[in-house]
Amino acid sequence: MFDHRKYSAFKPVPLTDRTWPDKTITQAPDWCSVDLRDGNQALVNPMSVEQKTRLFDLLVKLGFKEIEVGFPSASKPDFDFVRKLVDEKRIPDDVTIQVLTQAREELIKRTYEAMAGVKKAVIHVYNSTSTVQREQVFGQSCDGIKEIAVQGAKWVQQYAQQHPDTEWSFQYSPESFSGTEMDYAIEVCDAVIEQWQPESGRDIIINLPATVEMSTPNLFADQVEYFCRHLVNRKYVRVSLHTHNDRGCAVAAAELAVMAGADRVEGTLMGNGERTGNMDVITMGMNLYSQGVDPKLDFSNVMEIIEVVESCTEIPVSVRHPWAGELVYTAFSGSHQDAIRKSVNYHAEHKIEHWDVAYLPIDPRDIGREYEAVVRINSQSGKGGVALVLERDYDIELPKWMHFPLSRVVQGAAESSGLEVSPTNIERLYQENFVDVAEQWTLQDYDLHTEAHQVSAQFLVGGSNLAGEGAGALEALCDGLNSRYNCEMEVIQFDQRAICGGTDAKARACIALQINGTEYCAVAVAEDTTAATLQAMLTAFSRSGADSAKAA
Ligand SMILES: CC(=O)SCCNC(=O)CCNC(=O)[C@H](O)C(C)(C)COP(=O)(O)OP(=O)(O)OC[C@H]1O[C@@H](n2cnc3c(N)ncnc32)[C@H](O)[C@@H]1OP(=O)(O)O
Ligand SMILES: CC(C)C(=O)C(=O)O
Repeated sequence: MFDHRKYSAFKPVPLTDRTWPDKTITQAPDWCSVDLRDGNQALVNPMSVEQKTRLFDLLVKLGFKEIEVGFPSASKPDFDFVRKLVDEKRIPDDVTIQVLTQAREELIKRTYEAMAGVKKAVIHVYNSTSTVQREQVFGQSCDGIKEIAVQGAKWVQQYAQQHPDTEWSFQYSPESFSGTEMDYAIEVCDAVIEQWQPESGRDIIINLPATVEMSTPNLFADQVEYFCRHLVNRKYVRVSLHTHNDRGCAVAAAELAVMAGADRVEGTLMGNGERTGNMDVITMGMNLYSQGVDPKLDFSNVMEIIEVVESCTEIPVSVRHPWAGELVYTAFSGSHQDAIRKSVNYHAEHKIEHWDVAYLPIDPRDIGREYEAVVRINSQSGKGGVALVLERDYDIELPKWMHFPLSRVVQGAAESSGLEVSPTNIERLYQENFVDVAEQWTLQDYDLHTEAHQVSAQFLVGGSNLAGEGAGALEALCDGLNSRYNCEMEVIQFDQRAICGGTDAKARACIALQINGTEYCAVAVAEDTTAATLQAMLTAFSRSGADSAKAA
């Protein structure tokens, strides 16, 4: 039964003098990737050693300095993968690997077997502290749960002493931190810290998981600020976050909690992880980037990231995925396309260096996205977008008054097919409807004779001669056509511009004619502007059918 009364509201921590809302994030937190552990444990088919190796190499390439590489006591592939990293010396000197274990001696022992010989590493031990887990899963009192944490911390320390050549660091997670009474979470963490005795140069990490996201992000930030304020030995503790996305706010929760005092953030690429996933590092990193803050991770080749993540997780990346999805820089709708076109041109004209383009929060080229994909045409598109495609892909710049007739034709094609119209098809529609002309209407030659500002002209069109007079060449051709075909034609608009390119054609002319009360547009390219304009008039005239009306 769909009944909200089954649920109760989250109880916020009592914090009225919170300071985090006045903070901004001005530098990237320390990142830790948990793709190979939390990401891996949520997959239908956990990654093989080969897949883990490929993803590890990518994470290193992206610039992660801390990578949780697995839960080596859990399975053979996880154990073997850690051994492979250590034995094959695949861990760069500036990268620290981290492994997770429960606070159980046999698992901790096995964890150290997996790590033996590593240069430096973080051993991450956890146990759940939440009210629900204490009562329902572990059946333990607060003291009993604290004892599991402290005992786990002791074992982690003791086994580390058996491997003195490694530079060990320790991390503790009060799992389900956000579902734990804050004073109790602090009491448990203080006890673990007391056990580990951090000091200058030997910091420890306390990682605060929103194992299941339970509240709005501001309430999580309150918890983190409260925790940071009350922890006894905050000085030598790196406070880390590990948010999940059950309510869709894992990134927001991490961002606000960094403002609330956290130093470090755990997450995964594309947010893969348990249930709705972990905090997405790409989203949070690109959020920083788009605010002018160096994310300290290199997302410049997002297509490579997508390819590796999809092949290792066997989960497709959504086309709407923040910053990375295939469609997130694409506008189909007319008003967006028009604004993008004008805004991009405005940037070029005014030589603006700081990106501030309508509808495009970043320059897609920064992350290796094709600029071509920004504007795509379907029945929701408008004239600005169609014009942009011709300009961008074919170097065909049309005057503004030509945009509407062209987009009407493209819109018709989009509506009748119900599909996107590709740039190739837009160009084909443009040629067919405005440029192509039958042999009999091709201008072969012309001769202009000017006397007393009056032009007498002879035209050779499709093998037959035509004569006319007027103030200029165009008026003379208009006169010749009007007289021969007994029609009423006048020029409404025309535009000539030089074009550069590899062909003989040096000019493009566009014309709009009114012929017997109806408007026709055409475009022609020729060696010079006069020839192009005359041809455009012939092409437009040929499309009116005015010649056959006379014959009839
Ligand atoms: C929120 C997180 O993502 S935490 C990480 C979770 N990840 C995983 O669990 C993936 C890998 N896990 C595994 O492969 C297995 O669960 C193992 C190898 C770790 C343990 O396997 P098993 O001992 O066979 O089974 P299981 O996980 O059911 O063990 C549960 C027991 O561990 C205890 N336990 C669970 N978590 C912890 C912990 N963090 N510290 C100490 N004891 C714990 C439980 O109370 C339970 O005890 P019981 O046997 O007395 O009832
Ligand atoms: C072990 C912890 C950090 C965890 O994965 C979680 O709480 O989600």
